[in-house]
Amino acid sequence: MSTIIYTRTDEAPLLATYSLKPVVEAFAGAAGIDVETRDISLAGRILAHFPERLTDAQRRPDALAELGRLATTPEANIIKLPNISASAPQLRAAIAELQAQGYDLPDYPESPATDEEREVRARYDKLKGSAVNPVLREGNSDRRAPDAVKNYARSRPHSMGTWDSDSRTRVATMGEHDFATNEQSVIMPAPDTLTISHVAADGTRTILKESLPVLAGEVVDATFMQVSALRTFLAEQVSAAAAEDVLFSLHLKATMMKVSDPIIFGHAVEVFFADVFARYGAQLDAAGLSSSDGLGGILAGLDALGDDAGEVRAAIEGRLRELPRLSMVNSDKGITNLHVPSDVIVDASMPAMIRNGGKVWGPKGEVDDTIAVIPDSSYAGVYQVVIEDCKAHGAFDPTTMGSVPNVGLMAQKAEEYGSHDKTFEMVADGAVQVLDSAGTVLMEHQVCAGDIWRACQTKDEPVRDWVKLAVKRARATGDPAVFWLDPARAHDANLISKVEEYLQDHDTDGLDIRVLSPVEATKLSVERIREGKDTISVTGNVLRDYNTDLFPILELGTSAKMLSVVPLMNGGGLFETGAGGSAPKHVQQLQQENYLRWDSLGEFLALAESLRFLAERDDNPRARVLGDALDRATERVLTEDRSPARRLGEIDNRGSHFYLALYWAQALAEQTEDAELARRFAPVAEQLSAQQDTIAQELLDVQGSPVDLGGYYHPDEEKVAAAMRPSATFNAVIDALRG
Ligand SMILES: NC(=O)C1=CN([C@@H]2O[C@H](COP(=O)(O)OP(=O)(O)OC[C@H]3O[C@@H](n4cnc5c(N)ncnc54)[C@H](OP(=O)(O)O)[C@@H]3O)[C@@H](O)[C@H]2O)C=CC1
Ligand SMILES: O=C(O)CCC(=O)C(=O)O
Ligand SMILES: [Mg+2]
Repeated sequence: MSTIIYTRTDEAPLLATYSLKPVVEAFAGAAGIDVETRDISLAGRILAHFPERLTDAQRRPDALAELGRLATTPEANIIKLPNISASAPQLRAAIAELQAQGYDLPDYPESPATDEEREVRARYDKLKGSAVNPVLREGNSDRRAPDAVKNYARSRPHSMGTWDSDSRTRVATMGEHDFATNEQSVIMPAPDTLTISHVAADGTRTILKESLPVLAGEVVDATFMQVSALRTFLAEQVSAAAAEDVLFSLHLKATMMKVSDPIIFGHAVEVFFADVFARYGAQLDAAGLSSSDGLGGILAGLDALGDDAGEVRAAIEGRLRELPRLSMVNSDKGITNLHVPSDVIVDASMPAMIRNGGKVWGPKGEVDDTIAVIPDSSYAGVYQVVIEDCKAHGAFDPTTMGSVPNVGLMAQKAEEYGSHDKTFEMVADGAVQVLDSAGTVLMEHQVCAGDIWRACQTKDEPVRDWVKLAVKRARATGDPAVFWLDPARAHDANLISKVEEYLQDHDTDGLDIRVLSPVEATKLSVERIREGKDTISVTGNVLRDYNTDLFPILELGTSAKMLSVVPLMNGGGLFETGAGGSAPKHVQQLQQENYLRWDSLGEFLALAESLRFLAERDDNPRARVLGDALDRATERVLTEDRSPARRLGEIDNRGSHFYLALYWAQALAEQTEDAELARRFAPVAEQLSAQQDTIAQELLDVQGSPVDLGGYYHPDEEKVAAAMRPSATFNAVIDALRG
């Protein structure tokens, strides 16, 4: 029996799963394929970590650990939907929700004082940020827009804002004293165990990391962000935004860079509200209100300040009336760019701004130009190049533009994904040293208290595999493949030496393979995009993340339409769905008006790939027939406009699943490779087709009124299932097929 493992995640993709998975089970079951579910949602992961506090019925297995092991085997065939990479405020909210549902979980210890509290805190902290993807991603990343999707975007272009040549939007970045410019990097000549320690001015040595095992050929980097320079830089940008009267916006990745970026976010909050913190900083601190949780957390906790709460609130509100205007996440609700560290995530936020003519939302619901503040200069230049290009040539034209697919290095926690446990906020001035087991100092930085120091690792095997994948994609497409590596950066220089070496292992005859700095690579790629040409971007992990939102959002309107495959290094398959996230605002829309505009196209594409993978691996030709039929159905969903619309009264996520099922059944009934499958699906196709109007009407009828899901992080099974499967007629056909 072939098996597909379908992940249960969070937010919009979780809601969509309740509607789509019954269809998947029904169709796959008919081909003898089992669909199993593993819960890797934030709530599920929290529950899995506190078995001793839960009843037998409440306990959850550690599905993530299980899948992490599976991902290192050839048996893996996992469909991975986007999940919440929780910021601290999200983690606290999820804990509170579970507690209210009767799960006896401990509170998140804000300032752990006892061993027990420290242990609880450590368990919770493991769940924060990108805790899922790095565990499952035992392979490198291949993300691209399939031809059908690209053709659809060309014939039915999404809306694009217009760009004026006099737009005042620009990127501001440090360019000195930051992670990019302070970087040092070594390649390990042999396996070893490193230590990281801090040596204070008086010679006191504090071990930051006792044991950091490394393999031969591994690239190890160390760098730091000088916080005094960061704060000066931020203050300059606040002043510049005020002087130019443009919106101030900050763009970080506080989820994936879960230690460094919340700290940077906190500095931005403190600098933007400098007067408030100068006056009330000590009180806020005493009340446990931390700037790194954002303005939202501070405002919500002000009552702890007793009589002074009103005064502090007035001071914050007063500041918000002054220049510069702060960009907004939701101006109707007064949620600013500095409210929640995970609300504005650079990979999605910068492309959305560029797509919108360089404009973001302001406090009065206006749209305006912005200084987009991206403190570290490693990749900020990429966005500035795109912005300059749009100022010079206008917005991109989705009907003619080329594509920038990505081959991304990410296996085995490559690069920054592995740096959480090696990122430290300095408590004292001194030096940070990375030492080998013989005590030799491999890298050293002079730091001050408050500076953010981090190391990261990149193993050799993943680099070899990444080069191989890049050559494979270049060969398959005939397109140029550009390694986005900057010889001026220490880490990149080391990677370049490896890339040059490993390219020799492949036949690259006739291929156009180049190495360019991210800025030069962006220039080349956007120039070619405008000529309708495709250019493969071969990047490290962070640029993989950035590019696979940036280009899809410009080309396709959303990264949800991406095919996102992770060929696992040990032979299994991980099929991610799209390249975007879990779209929290879509959940709100469902709760308010029973309309889910999540587009599951990424799930459709991933499922077809997973079926073809099974066909090959398990010698299961029926799985191929199913997968190919699914692709034809997906293409019809696109061309016949059955994707979710954005507004009430039109087709939503559930409706698109109905049409997918209809077209899939029809494609199976029509195909001639597998007569039995055709016979099986002919009546299904007939029933769905005959009842099309009834089903469509049943799906439309429920729209427009609020829905109670019984929870946000841990919604009620039955309530969600009922909300997401509102057509009795459709359900009857699917359930009959499921048997
Ligand atoms: N692979 C993973 O597990 C990932 C997880 N995340 C997590 O997701 C959460 C939210 O992240 P955020 O950066 O806001 O990014 P999202 O991709 O969730 O949201 C950005 C916007 O993209 C659009 N969008 C994304 N996916 C779809 C889809 N399938 N259908 C329709 N529209 C879509 C929507 O905008 P619009 O209004 O423009 O249509 C959405 O509001 C965070 O917790 C983050 O950590 C993020 C990225 C990847
Ligand atoms: O792992 C995460 O936190 C987000 C991942 C992401 O954004 C991506 O893979 O595109
Ligand atoms: Mg991303």
